[in-house]
Amino acid sequence: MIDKIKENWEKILLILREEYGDQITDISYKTWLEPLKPYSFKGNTITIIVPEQPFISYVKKKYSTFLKVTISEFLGKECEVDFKAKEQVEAEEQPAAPSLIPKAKAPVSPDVIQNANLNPKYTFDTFVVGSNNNLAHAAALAVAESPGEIYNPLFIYGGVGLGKTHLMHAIAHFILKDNPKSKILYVSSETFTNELIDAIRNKNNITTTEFREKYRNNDVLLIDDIQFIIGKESTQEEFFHTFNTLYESKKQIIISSDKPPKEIETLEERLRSRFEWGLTVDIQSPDYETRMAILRKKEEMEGYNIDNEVIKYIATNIKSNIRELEGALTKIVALSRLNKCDITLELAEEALKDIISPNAQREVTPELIIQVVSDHFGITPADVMSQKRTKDIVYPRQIIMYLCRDMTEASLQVIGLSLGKRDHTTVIHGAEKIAADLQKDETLRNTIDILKKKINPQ
Ligand SMILES: Nc1ncnc2c1ncn2[C@@H]1O[C@H](COP(=O)(O)OP(=O)(O)OP(=O)(O)O)[C@@H](O)[C@H]1O
Repeated sequence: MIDKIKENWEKILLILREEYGDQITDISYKTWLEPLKPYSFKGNTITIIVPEQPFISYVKKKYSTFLKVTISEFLGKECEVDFKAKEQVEAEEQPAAPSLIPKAKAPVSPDVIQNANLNPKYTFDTFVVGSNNNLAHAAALAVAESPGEIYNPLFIYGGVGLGKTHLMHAIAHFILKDNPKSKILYVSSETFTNELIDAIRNKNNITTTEFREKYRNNDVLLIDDIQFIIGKESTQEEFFHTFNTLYESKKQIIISSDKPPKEIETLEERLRSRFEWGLTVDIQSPDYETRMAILRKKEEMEGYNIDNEVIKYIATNIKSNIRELEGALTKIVALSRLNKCDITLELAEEALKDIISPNAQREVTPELIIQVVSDHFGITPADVMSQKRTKDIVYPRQIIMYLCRDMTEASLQVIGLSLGKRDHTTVIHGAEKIAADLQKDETLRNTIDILKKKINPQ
């Protein structure tokens, strides 16, 4: 009997899809159903293999009835379904790796996206799934499909610039698409801290009651880079209560960090245990294929047209950090525009020589600072290098000037050049302005502190 099921498995899934298509989106089908494989048939129970252990309960909850009915009808006799993880059965048959490429859906209004603090570009559609992040991606999708129901909190951890923020935003976009009225708030732990500082001092007329309402009155709260509140006692305390309020009313909490909860040494025990109530997933550094795919995706999104040799060169040489990978591409394109020349392998070698020389792997460069600060403020390096003079661009630009002077040996001329051919007096002015503000502005001090840790995690 199992052979018959195996032979006809695709057909069975297609029948299921046809029958329940109105309840199963394309992305759900690809993520949860396509990777399933029949394993055995004993008594009247068919056992189905789920590739990843943590998702058995989810697949069971959402799809066991559909599978049971479809298979029973197909076989012409009543049967039960059961699920096992791939590693559990150690089957001779290797199920195919899950294919998790989501499909685009209809857009949500830009206002809604802005109110939730989301980067419009960070969706599931633009997230490349590879062996380094497929578990985190699947977990993110499960939470997006059933917020507050199954994995709460979802804790995503991984090294710098590997896509944690992107994945968090993707969850939020997905939920908003399903239900534009959902109350969703994404903040960095820095913003949480800064707003708490302001509320305690009653700055900008925000009271602590308003602060609490803002954070506790959400269906989904996403807090990025939680490691930055560690050691800040009043912030931890406040976050603990926010967490409890949301959790008790079954609201979804999503947290990211550079380490798993058990390795965050100074994390209070009561917070640590709460973080571990849900599901913890990690993102690793991308392998070569994933790096290539990310560069191709970026090229497609930005409308660049770059020779395969150049893409391969970047993917071969920049390995650990996706932000650096993107930064390298941006730098090459900027250099070719500045010099009005084609993008060739020689140009790429020249542009990246500082970044990829064996000793310079961890060196802090103006390009790295530009990339980190731009990401942090939700703008692009091109904005920073442009002539735009709006406050939302000028301020990060000045912060970059300050950090370049503080953290690199680069000359004023080089800093100016990296910032879109700016004069050295502009750089001095920008850096001094931030240095002066730092004397009186505690929230700016917190921001600079965090940016420095992001730029140079050691
Ligand atoms: N799998 C991916 N597919 C496409 N782009 C990605 C992927 N992972 C990361 N990126 C891109 O890399 C950049 C850095 O990612 P992101 O900001 O999400 O990293 P992070 O892990 O949150 O970093 P940090 O630790 O500094 O907060 C972003 O521009 C993001 O879009």
